Amino acid sequence: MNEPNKKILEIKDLSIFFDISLGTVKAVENVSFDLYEGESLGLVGESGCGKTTTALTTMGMLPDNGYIHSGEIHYEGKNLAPNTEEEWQLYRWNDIAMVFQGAMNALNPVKKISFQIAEAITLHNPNINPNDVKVKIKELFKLVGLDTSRIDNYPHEFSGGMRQRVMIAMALACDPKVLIADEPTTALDVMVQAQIIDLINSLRIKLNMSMIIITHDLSIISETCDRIAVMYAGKIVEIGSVRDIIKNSLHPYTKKLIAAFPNIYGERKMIESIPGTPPNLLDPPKGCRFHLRCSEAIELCKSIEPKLVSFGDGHFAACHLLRGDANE
Ligand SMILES: Nc1ncnc2c1ncn2[C@@H]1O[C@H](COP(=O)(O)OP(=O)(O)OP(=O)(O)O)[C@@H](O)[C@H]1O
Repeated sequence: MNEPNKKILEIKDLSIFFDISLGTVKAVENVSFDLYEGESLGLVGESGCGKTTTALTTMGMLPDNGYIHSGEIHYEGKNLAPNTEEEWQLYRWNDIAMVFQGAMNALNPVKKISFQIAEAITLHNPNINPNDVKVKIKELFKLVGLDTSRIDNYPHEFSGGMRQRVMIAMALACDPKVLIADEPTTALDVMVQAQIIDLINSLRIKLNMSMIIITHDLSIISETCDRIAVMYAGKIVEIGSVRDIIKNSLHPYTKKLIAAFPNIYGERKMIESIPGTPPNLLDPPKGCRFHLRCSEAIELCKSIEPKLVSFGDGHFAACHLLRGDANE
């Protein structure tokens, strides 16, 4: 990709909590990362580590029991975190859009695809005339590689991959600058997954969009992203270029995550599962949140939380066993 330059999104020290009857779920704590113009950032980690919560917050779409406890979300320099719902509506879909997890199965089965895309277009352009809507639907169909003669089909007449293309088209309806894709290939067969990944890559280049791709599948990340942020139990434990994270990972959790994934190109190795389960975020463990599952943990890991430290070239990791370079 082109050398990234201007920051479009800056997440600063973001903590997001949910109130439930048993207490407060600390779903995301002190998460910081930047997204540059035209860049694709992968957010990876096991189920429940806070990926979707981070994304929903960036869209101003937390469920009622969720809230930003502290931190900032800067979009093109403006902090959106204190936004009211009315203020969020100015940014949501127009500037930052999202393809939700499993959304392709949420299309209304009794409404034509054209009707459903038209709704997405007119929501933010209420004065647009019907002819222009039709032109825009056809443009979006072409953009995502769908046959424009099928705009008036119903969802059941489309395959899973085609429905996912429709969801991407709907997210692009207002020409956003940032697209968040949450598990965009889940529930698709391998060949269709590859086509959707190709589509995402080509759209990013064609539209010079910035993207956040959320997945637990490292092979998707390595094909679509420039950088990877690895989350564990509500925290970023490592962040860096795809090459640094995949080939030179530093954090014991990232190493385990990579070892848990089959590599069809490299040498044949046994896949290792990560022992144990992630902690309950109602009462996260003291110290490093990974220490209970880490075979290398030392006494310090049980009491003091490690900070993200730099290892050069934008590669950061948070682990007491590592010695960073304090110069960056
Ligand atoms: N509405 C809610 N109320 C209470 N807790 C919630 C709510 N939504 C999410 N959580 C909790 O927040 C934490 C982070 O969840 P989140 O869905 O963001 O994780 P994730 O990494 O996206 O997982 P997945 O890959 O399964 O989507 C989890 O502990 C989850 O149980």
